[in-house]
Amino acid sequence: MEKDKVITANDLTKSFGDFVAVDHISFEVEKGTIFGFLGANGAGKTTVMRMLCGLSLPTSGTATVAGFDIYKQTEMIKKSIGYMSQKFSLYEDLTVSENIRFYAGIYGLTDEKIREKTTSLLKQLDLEGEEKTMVKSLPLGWKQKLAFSIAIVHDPAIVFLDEPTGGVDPVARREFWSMIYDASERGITVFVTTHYMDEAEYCDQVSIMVDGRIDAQDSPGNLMKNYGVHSMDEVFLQLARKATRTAE
Ligand SMILES: Nc1ncnc2c1ncn2[C@@H]1O[C@H](COP(=O)(O)OP(=O)(O)OP(=O)(O)O)[C@@H](O)[C@H]1O
Repeated sequence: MEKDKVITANDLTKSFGDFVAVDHISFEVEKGTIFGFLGANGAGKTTVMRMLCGLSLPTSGTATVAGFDIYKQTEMIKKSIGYMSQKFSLYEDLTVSENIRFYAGIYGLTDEKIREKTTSLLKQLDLEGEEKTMVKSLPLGWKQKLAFSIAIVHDPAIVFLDEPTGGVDPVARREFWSMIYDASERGITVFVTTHYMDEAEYCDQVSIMVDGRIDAQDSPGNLMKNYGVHSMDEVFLQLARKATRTAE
């Protein structure tokens, strides 16, 4: 693996028939950073994420994730990453601790490690005493935090978060981001898509997709400086205005 680059993509392309959803994109992500992946609906973010997670093969181009090739080493990639989608995958009819046990078991943690992790997660999430609570009765913000904790229960090199904070209030989003910072401090690289521009400002690096291409990539501070504006919202609006693609 190129030193400290946990993701490298070169000319990555994905077509569905004649439609080029992701159009020759190239970028790199450094270890331990929080990398924000922005774009309007339909820009191609989820398609990129699915290729990087080894869930969908590119049409052309190359990429490595945690040093593994996205064409040939998808099983190794799946072991090295965590993934949390918009409709995260907690089992609503299982309790909090059953969900932790279930996913930690899939990730191959030993019983002892699962017990340790369960105790520390419940403490970290302020869910002590709620281990037997059915997940369906938790507020959405707590479900999101639990889903994130579970996505990194096996200490992956990278965690992919696809719009992880949709539908909750700013306080819950703040709390969620504090967990993202903790993970990043532990050396976990965070690749996150979001529609919230305040969240884009929390990222170390931001990449903005427009119609399948990456139109800008830099730190939020540099992007705002280069576009002569004072918020990521304004940067995003300037770029998104050019988009011709509309969402489904
Ligand atoms: N399996 C598929 N077959 C055909 N077209 C697809 C397929 N998957 C995605 N697309 C198209 O590719 C484009 C990019 O979709 P994608 O879901 O990656 O966008 P996105 O940036 O993640 O958008 P959103 O923010 O709405 O999730 C869209 O126009 C979408 O309709």
